[in-house]
Amino acid sequence: MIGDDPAPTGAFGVEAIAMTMRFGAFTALDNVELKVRPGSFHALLGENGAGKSTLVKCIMGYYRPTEGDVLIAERERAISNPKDAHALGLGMVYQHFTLVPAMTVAENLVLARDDVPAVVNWAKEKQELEAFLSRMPFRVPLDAKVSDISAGERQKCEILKQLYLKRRFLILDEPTSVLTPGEADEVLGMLRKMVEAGELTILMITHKFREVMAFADEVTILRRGKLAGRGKVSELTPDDMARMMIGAEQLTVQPSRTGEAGTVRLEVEKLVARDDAGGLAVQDLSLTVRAGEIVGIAGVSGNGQRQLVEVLAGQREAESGAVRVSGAPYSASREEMRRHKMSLLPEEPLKNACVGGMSVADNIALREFDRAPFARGGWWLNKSAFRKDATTKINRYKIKTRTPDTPISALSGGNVQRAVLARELGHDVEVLIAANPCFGLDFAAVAQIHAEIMAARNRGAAVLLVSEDLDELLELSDRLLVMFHGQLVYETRASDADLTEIGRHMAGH
Ligand SMILES: Nc1ncnc2c1ncn2[C@@H]1O[C@H](COP(=O)(O)OP(=O)(O)OP(=O)(O)O)[C@@H](O)[C@H]1O
Repeated sequence: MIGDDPAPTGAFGVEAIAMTMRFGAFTALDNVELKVRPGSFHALLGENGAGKSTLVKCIMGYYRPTEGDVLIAERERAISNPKDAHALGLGMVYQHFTLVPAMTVAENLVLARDDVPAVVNWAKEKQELEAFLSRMPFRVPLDAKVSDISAGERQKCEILKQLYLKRRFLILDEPTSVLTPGEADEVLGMLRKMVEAGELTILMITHKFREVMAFADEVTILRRGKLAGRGKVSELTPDDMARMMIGAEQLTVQPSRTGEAGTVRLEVEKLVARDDAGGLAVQDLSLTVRAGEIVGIAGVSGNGQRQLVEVLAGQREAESGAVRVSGAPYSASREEMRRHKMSLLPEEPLKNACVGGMSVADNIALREFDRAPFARGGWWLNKSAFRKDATTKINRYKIKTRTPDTPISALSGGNVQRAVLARELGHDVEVLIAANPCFGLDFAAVAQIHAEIMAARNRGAAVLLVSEDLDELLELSDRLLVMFHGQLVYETRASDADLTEIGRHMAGH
């Protein structure tokens, strides 16, 4: 039991034994075993909804498993809440940031401690922080405000915070999704060194085989709540792992690019928009997207891409400039979106494109519910018609939900994304605006979504694809633009794109 003896020091191992977690009648984890050796880098793989988050939440004390035990450094421990887990040296780093943007890095670190005194002696704390940092493999600017540092630096701070809080077993939940490939390699490489030095044990949830191959020693693979495989990374290929992840499922075949670009569908002219703080986020930006064309926008996050998409989605007022769709002025009203058959795949779909408490079926029907055949006479909702349609879409888009009536907020992140896709792409589309549509999705879902986007283009849709994933942009785009400080600074045909050149422009050179 906790309290009997102190938390282990140095790198220690964690095991989950016969973990079962039921939510009502649904079994999210079925007798799963996970063994993470001390001083190892362990990857946890599985499709969206396989049970990865549920398993780590059971270990961290966020959930009380229906059955099963957790061993920390080979001792059985009762972890009934995250505080117990922290006291035992377990920490968690999420894909989204938890630091307070308005505070400095130093303030974030010190105030995260359980034992912060009522009056903080900052001079002394800063000295101790410097001493702590000198032992760490990476440095962060202690006096900088978190809002002023890059995504890569923020993720380093999140990790440093865990180490500062003396956590020696780190669970990383898709830690690199907001980082560029370069930043990801830097952060994971540094953690790998600490693991090799015996200071740390890591369990990382990821969808990226490249990271597993480059940094992990061992891997555990879940499939539909069950243990589907495990082993040493050196003895497995990405193909082996993919097969264990998806079982007998077939990957979506990518359609090839067919047809030429037609007339201009979407036109943005000298658009100016501000961010929430009043700063200029989009400056005099002009672009066009033709029918049957995918225009990709590359850029490091925070260069105005979000505000551009928000203006096009009607979530932000433009300060000046014009947007036209098929030649007509466009102000992002629901009526215009409908008339021009526009679809939107925004970022953070649970927050931006769903009603969390409503069912999966209702969320899929959201944009359709007041149109025939779902509505008659404009007011009577034909429930059974849209339910049937939702059920078809749930199957077609392989959305893992217990029933169509389950609240959408109970779905795993990837499955929320699929539900929004089913709604936005499950009908005729003439203009599609997508922002990081594959963020957090497993490779089978990515293949499916890329195929859907390409198919929409081949059917003549004009697609504006904003993404932080260069591989995705290069695979899908016809033309590629680079956005930096609110402006488009570079344009190239994707077929002759030069990565170094794009990278240079992304960095503002
Ligand atoms: N609080 C909850 N109530 C009901 N069902 C839940 C709850 N949390 C998770 N589930 C279900 O358990 C299953 C596993 O979800 P989990 O979030 O663990 O998947 P995951 O492997 O982490 O997926 P992703 O890669 O999409 O994040 C899903 O089908 C999900 O709908």
